[in-house]
Amino acid sequence: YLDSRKPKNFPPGPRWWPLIGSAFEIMEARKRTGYLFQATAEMAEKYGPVLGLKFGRDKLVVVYGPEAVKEFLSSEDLSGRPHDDFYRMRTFGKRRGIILVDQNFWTEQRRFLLRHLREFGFGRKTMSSMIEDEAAHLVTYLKETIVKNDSVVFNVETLFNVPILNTIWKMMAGVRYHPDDKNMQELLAIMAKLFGTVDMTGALFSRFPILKYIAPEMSGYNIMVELHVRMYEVIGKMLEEHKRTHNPDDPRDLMDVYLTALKSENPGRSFSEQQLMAICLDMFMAGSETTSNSLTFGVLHLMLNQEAQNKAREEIDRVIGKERRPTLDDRPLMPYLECVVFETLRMFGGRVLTVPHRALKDTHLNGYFIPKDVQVIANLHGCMMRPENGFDDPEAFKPERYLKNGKIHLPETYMPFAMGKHRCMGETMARANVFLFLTTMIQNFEFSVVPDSPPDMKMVDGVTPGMKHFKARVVPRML
Ligand code: HEM
Repeated sequence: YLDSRKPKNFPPGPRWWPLIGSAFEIMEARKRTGYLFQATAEMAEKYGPVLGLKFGRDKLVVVYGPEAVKEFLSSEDLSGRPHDDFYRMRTFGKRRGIILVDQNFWTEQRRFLLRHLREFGFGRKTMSSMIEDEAAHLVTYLKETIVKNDSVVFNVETLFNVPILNTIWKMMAGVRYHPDDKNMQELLAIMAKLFGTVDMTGALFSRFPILKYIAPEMSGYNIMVELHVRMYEVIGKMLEEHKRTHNPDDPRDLMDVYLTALKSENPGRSFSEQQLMAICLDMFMAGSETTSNSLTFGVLHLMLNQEAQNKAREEIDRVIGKERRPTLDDRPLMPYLECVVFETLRMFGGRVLTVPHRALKDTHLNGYFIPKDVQVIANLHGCMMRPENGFDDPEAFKPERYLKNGKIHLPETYMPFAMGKHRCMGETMARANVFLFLTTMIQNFEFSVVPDSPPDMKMVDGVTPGMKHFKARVVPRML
């Protein structure tokens, strides 16, 4: 089978069968190993760091291991975004198909967003204080629930969903929801269902478009449409309210800043209300599950590793004390907590595939030929979960692995937010969220295993890895 592709030297991989391509082998390896990241890591061992796959009509290249991943993520030729149905819908929502993904559009919007996300706050409210407020609300909620239910046992896998979502909504549109809010819980449930039905390489319905018509439920199409319709309803209402109360001299959030840009003399070709709504949806999709799942991994490992939890608590008590709220200004004084955050992000990031990129023209990667429009994706497992890349005993949660003589050193291959032109835009916010939530939780509670209900270490495989149900004893240090 390789011979037929040899003249152009497409990356090697399992056999392509008519119609289904290599989908069967991938499904089989995924079922056996439990996860897509593991299945593609295994295939990379067999075929090499650049893996050529085919799903239905689409070719897909998966890149594994630091050298190939760095070459890929630094390549200008491979910096496009896919324009199949799945990603077009994700980026442009309801009016899918009308606007095509245009590189210049994305570059302009990305520049604007990065500037404002890095500025880290709108008007008088800093991003740190928004997150501190949310973490404090969670403490109150947990303590009240303990008293109400007379129990310290909590399901942790969903604990951070609404609080994290609130930090993103606050930054975008100035709103927040109660953890028990029905509408938000419903939206999150739809998103969790969608993220469990599709994965980073796309959706079944985009690989086999006929499934949209003959199996819309099973292929994830219905749930994808439902999520978009519901989200655009919510975001649309927020936008109307912002337009009504907009004051350019007193920006409250990203929507206000964007509306000001839109009203300016020369806003740029890519600025529109529709684009603003698409950005809000993108932030919601990119920022919520990633951050809350990372936090869940953090709590799980701190619960299993009491020594690390105690060390973190000692540092908190020494630097912040028991009463004052942790802030981002404490971070430089807390190297151990910083390392807990790095390790938490590795536990999550070492199990994800990046968002797919698209070849903007015929090009080469690691000596292989990549035709124009083929999708390329990196599996970050090889960069952060391999002993030969500076992570000995990679499955163990060891914050001290980054500490040398009291100073933090990150291996070159540490990249939970990827790198290059598409490096995560929410990195500053994600790191702030993980730091402030973990610090506030450890300052206020002791987390331990529920004796007759130890955590099932298996994860849910989907767009991002998440923990299955797991409970923890969450004992307040002071009620
Ligand atoms: C722990 C949390 C997070 C992790 C581990 C993470 C990781 C990543 C990774 C690996 C990528 C892919 C880069 C690529 O394809 O080359 C990405 C992209 C992105 N992330 Fe994050 N992310 C997190 C949180 C967030 C948050 C909170 C936001 C927004 C508020 C966000 C917004 C984005 C956006 C918009 C992109 C697409 C960037 C582009 O295409 O230019 N992320 N993220």
